[in-house]
Amino acid sequence: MIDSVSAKPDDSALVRVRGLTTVLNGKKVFDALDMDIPRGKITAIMGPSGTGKTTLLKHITGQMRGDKGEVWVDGKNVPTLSRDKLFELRERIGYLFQNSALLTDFDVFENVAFPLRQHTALPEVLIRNIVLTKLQAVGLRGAADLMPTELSGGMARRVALARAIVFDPMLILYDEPFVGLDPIALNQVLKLIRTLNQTLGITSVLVAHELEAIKQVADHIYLIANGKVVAQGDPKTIADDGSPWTRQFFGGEADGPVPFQYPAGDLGAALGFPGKGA
Ligand SMILES: Nc1ncnc2c1ncn2[C@@H]1O[C@H](COP(=O)(O)OP(=O)(O)OP(=O)(O)O)[C@@H](O)[C@H]1O
Repeated sequence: MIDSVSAKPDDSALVRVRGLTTVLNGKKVFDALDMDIPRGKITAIMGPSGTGKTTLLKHITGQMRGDKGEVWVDGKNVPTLSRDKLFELRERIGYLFQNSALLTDFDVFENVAFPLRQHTALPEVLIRNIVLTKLQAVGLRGAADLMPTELSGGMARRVALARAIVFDPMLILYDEPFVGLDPIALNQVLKLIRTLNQTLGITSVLVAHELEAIKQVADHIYLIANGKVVAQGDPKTIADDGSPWTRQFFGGEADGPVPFQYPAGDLGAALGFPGKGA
């Protein structure tokens, strides 16, 4: 299935997708998709709803496999990894998902400590150092003793982010990190994404719909539709590219390459009117 000779690991890209083809429920979600995600940068993946953005993140973590193609992460072709190697790789990837819920019975400190307690046998003093350092990084060291019910939505998202970085990941995947946040909280999360990327040198992949936020933070944007990359570039270039895809997507036009109408049969027939020539 995999031609390991054709795609040599490339140091400049932390994630390298080649010829990825994935069919789900008879629908070709990816159609020979190619994509490079550069190290140490923030890459945004955008596209119409249902276009496969979350599915792509799941290919990167090996939670899903394509029918064909290669997904290289840090020089390893994910679909070919053994279970053990896959777990090793996943420990180096942080996730912040929209539904990254906190454990309601634990305080903020224990929520962040949770992965460390689950996956390591580190002494308490070290766990404490790591947790407080991560909470400091998201500006919430002072909230260590609060319970999740005492946090605002934005604070909860930041605690989840502190938890996502406890293992000092090389890569963070953000899936819809801004959903449900007010403008202040959104800006705080945005600032954090940038700061973590710069100060820790983490590579960041961001799936989101908020174009203005993306423009502020992303180094590179991929627009995917119909299983392929239909436009890419830095925020300025892509906004000016003028293709029907970018016009519809970034201009918010209701109709365009993505049709307004979901495919359906003849309306007259559906309403019981006689067809033409009847
Ligand atoms: N496990 C699965 N089994 C079958 N089909 C799936 C599965 N996961 C996703 N799909 C389908 O794959 C397509 C892409 O879904 P995905 O959630 O990746 O899209 P998305 O671009 O993230 O959408 P949104 O922007 O709405 O979150 C959809 O048609 C979805 O129904």
